[in-house]
Amino acid sequence: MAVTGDVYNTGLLKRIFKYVKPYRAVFVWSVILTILLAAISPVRPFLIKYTLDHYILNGNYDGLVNMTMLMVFMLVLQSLIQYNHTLLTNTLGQSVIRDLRISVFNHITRLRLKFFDKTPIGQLITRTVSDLETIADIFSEGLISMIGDSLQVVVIVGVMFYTDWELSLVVLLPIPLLIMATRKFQKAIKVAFQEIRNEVSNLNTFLQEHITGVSIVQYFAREKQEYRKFYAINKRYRDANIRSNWYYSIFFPVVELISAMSLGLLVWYGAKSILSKPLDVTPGTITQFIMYLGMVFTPIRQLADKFNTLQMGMVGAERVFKVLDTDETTPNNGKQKPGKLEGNIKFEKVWFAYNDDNYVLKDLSFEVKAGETVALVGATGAGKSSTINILNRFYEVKKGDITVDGIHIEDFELDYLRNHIATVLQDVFLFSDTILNNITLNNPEITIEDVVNAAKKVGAHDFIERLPGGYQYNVMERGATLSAGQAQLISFIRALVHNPAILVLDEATSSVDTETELLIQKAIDNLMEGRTSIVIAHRLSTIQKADQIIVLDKGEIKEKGTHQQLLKLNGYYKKLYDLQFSSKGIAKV
Ligand SMILES: Nc1ncnc2c1ncn2[C@@H]1O[C@H](COP(=O)(O)OP(=O)(O)OP(=O)(O)O)[C@@H](O)[C@H]1O
Repeated sequence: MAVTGDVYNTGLLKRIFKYVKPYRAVFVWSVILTILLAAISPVRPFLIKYTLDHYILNGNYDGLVNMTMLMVFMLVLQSLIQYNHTLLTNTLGQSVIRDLRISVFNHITRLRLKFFDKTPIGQLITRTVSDLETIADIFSEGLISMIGDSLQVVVIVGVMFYTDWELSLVVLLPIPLLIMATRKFQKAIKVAFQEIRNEVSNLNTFLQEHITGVSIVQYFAREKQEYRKFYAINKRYRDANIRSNWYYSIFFPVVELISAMSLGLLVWYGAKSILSKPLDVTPGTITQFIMYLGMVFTPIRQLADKFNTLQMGMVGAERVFKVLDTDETTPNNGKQKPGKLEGNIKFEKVWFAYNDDNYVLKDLSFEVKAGETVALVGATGAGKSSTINILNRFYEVKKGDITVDGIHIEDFELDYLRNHIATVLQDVFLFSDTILNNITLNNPEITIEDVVNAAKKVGAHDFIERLPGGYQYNVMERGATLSAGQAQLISFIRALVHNPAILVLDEATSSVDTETELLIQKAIDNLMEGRTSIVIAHRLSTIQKADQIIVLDKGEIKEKGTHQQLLKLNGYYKKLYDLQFSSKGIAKV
């Protein structure tokens, strides 16, 4: 993704500051402490000059003690301010990104599947973790510190000119050189940082995909090839980092060189003045100026760095806001939420395409009466999954109407519609959480009794009870510690406790042992009982029991009817049936 985040992009800054609003007081205090730190910075060198010229050179011991105490007090004060300043700016940065992270997560979970079809998950993780961290740095290391550093430079240069304008002019002569070097550095490092951000995103995407798909890599013994790919991405990331460090390794010595020039000028001019009588410049002033030089050069050098931190933060913010601006949520303008949903489903001349006019469903019309079961069958790519994905509005139809109980699906409140359609997919997804939470999905209205009853109904209670901790058993990532059949049964309980009027089921094709197969068949029967079901059927038993079979071919309905009717037709279904079903009754495809 091209990144153009610009420090001068006031629109972007304004947007970031919207998130600062709740922490206005913290922000204001941070700025006040920054100003205070800048204002008191010239005091210590001034006190040293005064002590040297008036007490040390004159041998005034009492004055020396008083001044030392004053300096210790100033140091303690400065440390206290610094401590609170660091604490406040960090709190501000972290609070802002916590809120932003919540917004991003909320937004992502509402985006429609189409968005995820084209956005790598690793990229989204980069947005919500590392890109957001760069925004926190705007506050902890960027913007507020920049205000402080600029102020410090202005105040110190002012005090220098006030103390001795001629000496100031001489020692600050190399400053234009420093400004030129800084500008060049900023430009180069901006590009280098953008490269780093892009490479981090690539690295995360690659890692996420390859750790998730590690079994495929191992099944096909592709470790070496994947290693090579990873090596290349890793190398690009390393090179981008080295490039940015290279700019630093040049910039810092250049700044040192320029500051040495200033110091040289100071020593030359100061010594010349001390040697000439009467004394123009006192030893105290020279000591004071040596300290001031450090206090001018260091912030100018740091300004370049902080400017880049700010720049990185802006790039990060631009990427994060881009996700927030993705307007690919499912429109939710419907208001209908009837007290009871019967579950009469009607597809009328439905056309659907994932991309433009490349229709994968063409002129689909069928009806499922409340409580009936419809089995969708067809070769791979015929459009079965697409049909179920448009019913719960994961994707929007292009033409035609889908109604439930005579109400257009778009006229339902979206949550209501989805709460009344339970979808059980082939690939069961289980979260790293307890079995109980995986079933209830943290819905507080579902009680443990509901869960146990549903588990008994699908015949899974016994196996869950046998797990260590029973319903509190912690499922490892994506259910890795459960068998495919057990995971299926848990997904059935999940659907059952949500008590949907409509059940959408994509039957798993993965083979399980005969005992589990019987258990699953029984569970499916229980699941479908008393509700309207649309099933992508892979089991002969499901197909035989279905009230209606819809045979899809290349997105069109080829045949419709019961199993017996369609067999009698001796047409497409018969061929498909002969081709697909083994004696075991599970589809081969
Ligand atoms: N997210 C997507 N984006 C673009 N095209 C898609 C997407 N999902 C499916 N398709 C295409 O839509 C067509 C229908 O696919 P669909 O998944 O509905 O078929 P299916 O009958 O469920 O197949 P299978 O039995 O293999 O699951 C296919 O040509 C497929 O390539």
